[in-house]
Amino acid sequence: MGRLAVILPAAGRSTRFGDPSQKKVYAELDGRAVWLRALDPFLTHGEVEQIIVAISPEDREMFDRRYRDKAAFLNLDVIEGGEERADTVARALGRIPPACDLVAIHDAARPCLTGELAAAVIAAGREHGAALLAIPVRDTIKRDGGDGLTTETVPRDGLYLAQTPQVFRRDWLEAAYARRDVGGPAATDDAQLVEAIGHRCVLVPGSAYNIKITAQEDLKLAAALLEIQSGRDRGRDPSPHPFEDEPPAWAELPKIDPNRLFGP
Ligand SMILES: Nc1ccn([C@@H]2O[C@H](COP(=O)(O)OP(=O)(O)OP(=O)(O)O)[C@@H](O)[C@H]2O)c(=O)n1
Ligand SMILES: C[C@](O)(CO)[C@H](O)COP(=O)(O)O
Repeated sequence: MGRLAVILPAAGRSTRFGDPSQKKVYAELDGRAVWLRALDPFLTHGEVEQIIVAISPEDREMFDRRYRDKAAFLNLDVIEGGEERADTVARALGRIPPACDLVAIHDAARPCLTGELAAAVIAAGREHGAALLAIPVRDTIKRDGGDGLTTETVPRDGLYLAQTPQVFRRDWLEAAYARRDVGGPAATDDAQLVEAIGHRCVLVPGSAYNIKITAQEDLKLAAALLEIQSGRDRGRDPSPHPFEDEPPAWAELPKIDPNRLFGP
């Protein structure tokens, strides 16, 4: 069995965070930077061969000054990201070691991921070729007519909020990025590109605790969630899985035969 490469996109501009003094991935969360907390579950996962952290070119000097020793100790491959999140991932794909046949991509802005959730989505990605953490939409969804007034209520049945990690067979992910329309609308996650070349992705039960730091208030929420998680077994996700009372449908999917060639 091949090894796992982890890509940690950390090269965003943090425009929605609203703190000109620092990017959200470098904000401190209970004494440690957000990006380092996002990394934690992968540091103890037995299949990880290489972790690739993609930072913004403008952050390079600060990053080296503040984190060079830690990055060296953790044997991180630190590269510079691109304009859009997908450009960042595309650059990281070129750094994946030959030993890796599976790739996990996890937002550096998601610091509350547990080891249990990371292991679950990695296992599903290994088994089915493409998997992501996701939670079902629980609120009613409205569409805005551009003037702050509703135009419709969007049926929420079957709708999920995608999270990360997203885990893919390396060949599928590379084929998806090779077919990416660089000039077209930016893909906001990686599963979208893998779906576009004909692979359906397994929806693995995520957690409402696996939040993405986007605005300032998310940092306070993340601190509270980490407190809850550290108060219980950090290895288990304390939030009830959306499918707690029944196994997720993907558990019954046929296993992928790694020798079968799929798609393009
Ligand atoms: N060109 C980019 C854009 C985003 N990201 C990363 O992708 C994750 C999710 O992106 P998002 O939450 O949108 O981060 P930002 O782009 O920084 O946020 P904003 O849209 O508010 O600027 C983050 O870890 C971010 O650092 C990246 O590596 N490269
Ligand atoms: C990848 C992601 O976290 C899945 O929900 C999300 O699409 C990132 O979007 P962003 O606008 O780059 O934060």
